[in-house]
Amino acid sequence: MSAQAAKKPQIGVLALQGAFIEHEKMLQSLGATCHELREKSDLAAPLDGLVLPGGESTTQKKLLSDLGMYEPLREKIADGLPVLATCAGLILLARSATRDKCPYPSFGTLPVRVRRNAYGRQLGSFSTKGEIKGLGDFPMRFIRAPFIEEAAPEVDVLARVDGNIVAVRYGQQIGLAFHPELGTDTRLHAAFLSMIAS
Ligand SMILES: NC(=O)CC[C@H](N)C(=O)O
Repeated sequence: MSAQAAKKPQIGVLALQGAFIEHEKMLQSLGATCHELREKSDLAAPLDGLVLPGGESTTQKKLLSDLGMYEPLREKIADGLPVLATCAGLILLARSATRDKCPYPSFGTLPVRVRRNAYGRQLGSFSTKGEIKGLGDFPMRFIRAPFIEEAAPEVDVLARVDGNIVAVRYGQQIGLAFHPELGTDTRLHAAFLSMIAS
């Protein structure tokens, strides 16, 4: 193996349900190696970062609990494993959520309160452009998305759309209400990889 290959960031992508392949393609195009996390034994791989994809948070939380992956993953995130979470993934990270009756636990490592299905269930999908702190204008695709109703003061708000918080960073955790992996703009994934490298 060349020295360059040895240095590739190793990213675990939660692959229980949802839009995980799109994240993998984008991260691979930026030079990362992706490991699909489908069962508890997959968590043994040494990881430099973690992606929590969009999809259906209730299903994802149930599967995480049923497969015994919830607690080991929560520990890794709490111990500082860098995370990029989109949409349902943001709901999984959030400390609390409104409009969410799911009985299974979230990781709760990101001190924000999200509102699930904040734009309505059926007509809540749209595309727009918003300004992301440090990156400028960015295309944003929302699919039955949450937004962040309230963030703790120590959370860095990276973007708002119509006054609502849609992107944050807290320590090594990046939470996005929209889906950069479904577009062609790779800057957020690149920023995630540079956060890991620094
Ligand atoms: N695109 C998405 O990830 C949608 C999230 C979904 N509405 C949920 O609550 O889990």
